[in-house]
Amino acid sequence: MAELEIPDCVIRPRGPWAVAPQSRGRLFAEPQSPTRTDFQRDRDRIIHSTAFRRLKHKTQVFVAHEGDHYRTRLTHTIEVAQIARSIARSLALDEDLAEALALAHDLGHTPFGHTGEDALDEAMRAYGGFDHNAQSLRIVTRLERRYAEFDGLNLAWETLEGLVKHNGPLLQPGGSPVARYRERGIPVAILEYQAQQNLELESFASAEAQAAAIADDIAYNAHDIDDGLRAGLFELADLGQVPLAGELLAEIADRHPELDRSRTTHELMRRVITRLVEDVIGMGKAAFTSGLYRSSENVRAAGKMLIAFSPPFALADKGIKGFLYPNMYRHERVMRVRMHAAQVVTRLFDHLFADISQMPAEWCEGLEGAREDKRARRVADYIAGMTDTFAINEHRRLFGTAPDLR
Ligand SMILES: Nc1nc2c(ncn2[C@H]2C[C@H](O)[C@@H](COP(=O)(O)OP(=O)(O)OP(=O)(O)O)O2)c(=O)[nH]1
Repeated sequence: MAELEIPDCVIRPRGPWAVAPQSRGRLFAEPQSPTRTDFQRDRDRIIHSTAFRRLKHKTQVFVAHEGDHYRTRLTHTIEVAQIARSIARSLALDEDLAEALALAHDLGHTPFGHTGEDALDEAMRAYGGFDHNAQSLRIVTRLERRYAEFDGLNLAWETLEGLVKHNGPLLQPGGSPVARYRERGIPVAILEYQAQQNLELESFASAEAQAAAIADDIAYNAHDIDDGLRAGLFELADLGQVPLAGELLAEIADRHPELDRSRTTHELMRRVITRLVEDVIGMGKAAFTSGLYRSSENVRAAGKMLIAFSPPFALADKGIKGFLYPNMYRHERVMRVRMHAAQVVTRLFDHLFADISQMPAEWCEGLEGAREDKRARRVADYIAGMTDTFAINEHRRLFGTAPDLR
């Protein structure tokens, strides 16, 4: 491994539980940057990728044309990165790795968010299915094709490990898949990469990856309440009984009895984020001052997430999600758009799979006479990379009409 040449001042103070400033390595060996750590470099590669820029036109919950102030996958990602960095800095973790993971965690999302993912997964049922986390790995290991010497971004081992373990270990001790993958098996993209570089699928991820994963939950709990209120799917009064949100609304009303709806909403958001972040930092500090975690390896072997909500806040998190699910994600107005969006993805898949020559020439390379599963995966990669806007335009090009997404 290359000698570390970057100036000491680039390396921030870190606890022994943080990952080492120099990566275990990259699949294709590269010289050390003289100005950046491995994880700064990964963060920068992610920001300069085309997949990252496409997040700007991908749905979080609302399709882009529904309004300019709703979160997109890009603004969500930036909020996750901000929260992940706060947690990482407070806990003396590697802030750049946490940020890189936050910025990359949703790269694999299809157009139209979870709706698009479900539709593509269904279309790919006979060919290994589709999973947005596995797709993020595919993007950073092979689908970005802009470097001279390798496909993908050639990210550091720790970055790939954190990306793959966004939801925790993939295998149980003993080697069988965890519940989430029991029925369908571990996605092929992960197994293929695992064969090249052992990502240690049985262990937990680094504390940095755990910080990025919980930042995702904190960000969307808060901003989905904000977006749901903005869309008029529910009102502030409906949040009275929601754990944490109800209590914070009472606190705001007490302190600012005359505050209007818009300012009250923002005060609620900042308080929800602050309380959840402070809780997580408190849990992390308690773990790291226990003396049990003297290396990132100790963190990986802990057998549980160390960067997590305390039991009362885990209940609050569950309560917020329990409110948002029926009142937002399954609201009939959202469901109507989702149904139409799913049809767009399904129609695009069926059409392109039946006639791959409708894809750009570079996407058809090597497909002549190829097996069905290879053709299907190529079409899925092509569709998954589309933004909402591109998918709508493709629908117009192939079927002569713009889909009705109201
Ligand atoms: N989980 C889930 N989220 C949905 C659904 N519909 C809309 N959403 C929204 C809620 C959040 O803003 C966001 C959550 O998606 P993410 O991909 O960020 O997190 P999720 O926990 O589903 O997956 P991940 O942590 O990335 O493996 O999508 C749905 O049917 N299921």
